[in-house]
Amino acid sequence: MIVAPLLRLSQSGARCTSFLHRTRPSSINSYVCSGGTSIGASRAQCFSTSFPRLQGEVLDRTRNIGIIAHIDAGKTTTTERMLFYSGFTRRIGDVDEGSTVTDFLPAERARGITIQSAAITFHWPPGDGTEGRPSPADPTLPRSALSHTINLIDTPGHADFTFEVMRSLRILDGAVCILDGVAGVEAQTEQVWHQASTYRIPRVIYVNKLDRDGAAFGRTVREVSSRLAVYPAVCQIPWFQGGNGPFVGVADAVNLQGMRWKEGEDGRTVKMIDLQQLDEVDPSLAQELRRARIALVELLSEQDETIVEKFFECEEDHLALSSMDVTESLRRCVLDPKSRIVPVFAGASFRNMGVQPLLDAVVDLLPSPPEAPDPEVSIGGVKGGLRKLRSGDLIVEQSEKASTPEKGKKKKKTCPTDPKDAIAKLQSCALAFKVVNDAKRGVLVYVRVYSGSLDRNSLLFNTNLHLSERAPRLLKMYANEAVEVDSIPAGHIGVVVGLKHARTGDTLLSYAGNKATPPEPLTSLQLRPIDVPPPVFFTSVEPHSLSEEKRMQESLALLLREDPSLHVSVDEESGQTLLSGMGELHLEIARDRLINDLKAKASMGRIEIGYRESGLGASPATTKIFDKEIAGRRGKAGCTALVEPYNEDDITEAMDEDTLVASTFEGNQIIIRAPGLQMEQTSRGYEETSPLLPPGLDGVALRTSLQNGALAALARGPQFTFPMHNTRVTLTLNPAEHLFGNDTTASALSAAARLATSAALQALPAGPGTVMMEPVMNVIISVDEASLGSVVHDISSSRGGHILSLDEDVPLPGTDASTPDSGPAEDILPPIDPNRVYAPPDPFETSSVGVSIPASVSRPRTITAKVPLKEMVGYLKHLRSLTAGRGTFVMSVDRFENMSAPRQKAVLAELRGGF
Ligand SMILES: Nc1nc2c(ncn2[C@@H]2O[C@H](COP(=O)(O)OP(=O)(O)OP(=O)(O)O)[C@@H](O)[C@H]2O)c(=O)[nH]1
Repeated sequence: MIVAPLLRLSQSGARCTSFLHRTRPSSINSYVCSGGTSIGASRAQCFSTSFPRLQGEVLDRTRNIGIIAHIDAGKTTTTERMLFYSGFTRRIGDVDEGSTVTDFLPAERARGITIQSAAITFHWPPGDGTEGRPSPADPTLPRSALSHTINLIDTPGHADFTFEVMRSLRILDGAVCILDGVAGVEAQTEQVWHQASTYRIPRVIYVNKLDRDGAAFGRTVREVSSRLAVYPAVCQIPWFQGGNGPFVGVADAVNLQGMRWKEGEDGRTVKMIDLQQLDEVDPSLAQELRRARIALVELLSEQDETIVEKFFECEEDHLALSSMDVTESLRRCVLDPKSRIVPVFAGASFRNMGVQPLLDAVVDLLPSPPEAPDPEVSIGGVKGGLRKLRSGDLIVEQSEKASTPEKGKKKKKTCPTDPKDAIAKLQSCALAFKVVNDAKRGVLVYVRVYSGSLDRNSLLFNTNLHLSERAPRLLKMYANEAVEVDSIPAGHIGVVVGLKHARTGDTLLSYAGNKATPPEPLTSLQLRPIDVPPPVFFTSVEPHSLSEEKRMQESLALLLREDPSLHVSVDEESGQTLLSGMGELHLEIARDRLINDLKAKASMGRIEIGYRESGLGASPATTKIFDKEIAGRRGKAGCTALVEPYNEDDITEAMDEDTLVASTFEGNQIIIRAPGLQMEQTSRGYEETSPLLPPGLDGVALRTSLQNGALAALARGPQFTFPMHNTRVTLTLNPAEHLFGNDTTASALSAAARLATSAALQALPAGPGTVMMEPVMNVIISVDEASLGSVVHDISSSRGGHILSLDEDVPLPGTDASTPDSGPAEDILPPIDPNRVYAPPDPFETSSVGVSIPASVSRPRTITAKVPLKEMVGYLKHLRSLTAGRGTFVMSVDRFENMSAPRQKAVLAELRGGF
C-alpha cells in the first residue's frame, strides 16, 4: 500500500512550510487564533445561552451524527467536551461525578453508563448555524470555518442494548467511532461498526485515552485495518513529550502542524505550531508528521482521481498539497460508499485534548442530510429508497401483497387509487426513533424527518399502529432544554409532544386531504424497518397492592412505548405480570425506570432465563364452544384448534383456499381458516365482511380476536408452563357450527380460540409429548493469543458450547443477525494486511511505515461460538479471570434449541430448587 518516496522528505518539507504560510486556511480558527491565544473562551460564553431558530437553519450545514463505541471508550466524556467547546455548557460534566448532560436518566448517572440515546443539538464552530456565506461552501475555506448545526445522538455501548444501538444508528447520516487507545478495537466495537456498515453510515475514528499508560495509537490503527477491514487514513498522530513522555497534543497530517494543549487546563487554548517550528521543538515528531502526510496522500490517491491530479500539479510533492485539497479528498472518500478509507484522529478527551479538531472533522468530512444515502423504505411489499419513491423511480405495483400486510392472505383485492397518485399525496415522512417520558413535559417522541416538513397540528398517520394522531406541539431539544417550533423540516431531528400512541420505531406520515387514513399503499410505508429479536430473560412484576395495579400497568405500557424490545405478558393461570427483555442489565434498567423514575409501586422478582416449550408432534383437532356472560352481555362462539410443530425456516405454507390469514408471532404461526364464510370487500375499500358474520364484526375484528385468543393460550406451555415456541396453531371457524348470531362477539371469539388452543396444547403431553427449549447465543470473544487455549477449552467443555471458528483478524460481515431485513448485506470484504498500513510508532517502538508487528505485541484472536445462554450468565467475570482482564465478548440470540432430556432435568431441578 505505502509506496511513498521518503527520500524527498527534507527538501519538500522546507518548501512546504513557506507554502503553508501563504495559502493554508485555518480550519480551526474557531477556537484558536495564530500565536496560540484562545478566542474560543469568549465565544463560548456568548453562545451558551442563546438558542438558534430552527427555521433559518440550512440543511447543508447540518450534521446528524452519532457516537458509536465499546462500553467505557469515552463517548460520554467526549460528548461533554463537545458541548463545552461549542458553548452549549459552561462547565465540563464528569461521568465519574455523575454530572453529565447526556446521561440524563437518574439510572444512567448512578451507573456511569449511557443507557438511552439522547439527541442534542449544538453548533460547531460556536454560532447559530446560519450566519455567513450561503452554501455551497466557498472552495477556498473549509466547511468548519462556518458554524454548523450538529444533531448528536448518543448511542448506548452495552451489549444488552444492541437493539437500541440499531434503532439509533438508522437515523444517523454519519458517525464518530471512539476507540480506547489502550484496549484498541474491542469485540463490541466490531459489532457496532458492522451494524453501522449495514446502514452504510460514513464514519471517522477517534482514538481516545492516549494519556493512559499502555496507550498504543499505532497498534490501534493496525487493528482498525485488520479487524474492521478498512484502510485507516491517519490524519493525526499523537504527540508524546520527548517521544515517550506524557501525551501533550497531536500532530495534524492534513494541516501540517502540531497542536499542543496545556496540561490541567480546560482545553480551550490550543497552541498551533507549524512544521518549521515543529522541526525545532520536536524534530522527530516533525519527521514522523511528514511520513504521515505522505502516507495519507498515497492512500487517498489510490481511491480518488482528483487528488492524483492535484498531486501532479504540485510536482508530486506530498507536502505541497494544500490542506483543503487533502480535506476535500478525504471527504469524497468518506462519502463514497465503495471506498474503504476511514479517517483516524487522536486525543484524550478526559484531559481535554483533541476534541475541537474532531468536531472540525465532523463538519468537514461527514455528510449533510442530502448527501447521506437514500433512506430505505418498504411499501406495498417493495423495498427501495425514499427519494426514489418520491421521484417515481421506485415502482410500487398495487399488488395483492401490497394491499395485504399479513402474510399469505388469499383474498383478491382491487385498489381504488393509483399508487402514484397516492405517493404524490405524501407530505412528510418521519421516523419516531425514541420515546422518552419527561417528568416536566410528558411523553416526548423524538423524530427524524426524512421528507417534507412535519408541521405543528398536522395529522400524523402511524403506519405501524394504523392510526392517526395530531401533533399539537413540536420542540427542538437541547438535552434538558427545549425550544418550541412550528415545523421540523426534512433532514432535521426534533420532538413531537402530545402523541398518545406513537412508539419507538414507528413511521409517521402526513398527507394531503382530510381523510383519517391515507390512500393505499401509503398505509404500508415503513422507514428502515427493523425486527425486534426475541426476549431471553424475564421477571415477574407485582404491584404492592391491588390499588397500585392500574398505575403499574400504565407505567409498563409507557416503558413498552419507549422500548419495544421489552415485552409484557400476563400468565393466565397465576395472573402474574411478566416482563421480558434482551439481557439481565436490560431488565435491571427497566426495573429502575419503572420503580424509581416512573414511581410505580411494584416489585420485581428474580431475573430468569426465558425458556420455551415445544410440541413433538400434532395434537388432535379440538373444538370448544365458549358460552358465558362477559361484562353483562352474553357471548357465544366456537372454534376448532390443531397444534403441530412449526419451523420458521420451512417456507412450505400449510394453507388452502379457505385460509383467511397466516401470520407468524415470535417463532409461532397462527393460521385462520373459515370454510364457507364468503368474505367480501365492502364498498368503502378494504374492510372485509361476510353476510354470515353478525353486525359489528368484520374480517379484521374476526382475525384479530381469533389471533389474540390463540396467542394468549400459547403464552403457557402444557407441561413446563413456559411460552410455546416453534408451534403452528390452525384455527378453523365453521360458520354453521361456530357462529351464533348476535351472541357471537369479538371477545367471545377470542375466548373460544383461547379455550380450543389450550385444550389442543393440553393433549400434547399425553400424546407426542413436549420438550423444553433454551436460548442459544452467537458469541464472539476477543482474547489475546496467550489466553486462547484456556478460553476455547472453557467454552467447549465446561459450557457445552460449539466453537464455529477461530479466525484471527477476520472481520465480520456487515449484516446484523438480529435484523436480517434491515438493510442490504455488506459483502464480506477481503482482509487488509496491517503490515502494509501506515501507523506511527508507539512509544518504545522504533520503526513506523510498514513496520512488522513485534512478536511481543499480543495479537487479538476472535473466537466465534454458539453457547447456551444459561452458560453465559456471569461469563464476563470468568473471562476476565482467564485472560488477565483483557478478554471481551459480545453475544446475540441465535435461536431456541430443544434441550436434551438430562439437560432439561438438570435445569428443571435447578429452577425448582432456586439458583
Ligand atoms: N485516562 C482517561 N480516561 C478517560 C478518557 N476518556 C474517558 N475516560 C474515562 O473512562 C471511563 C468511561 O468514560 P465514559 O465517557 O463514561 O465512556 P462511555 O463510552 O460513555 O461509556 P458508556 O456510557 O458506559 O457506554 C470514565 O471513567 C472516564 O473518566 C481519557 O481520555 N483518558
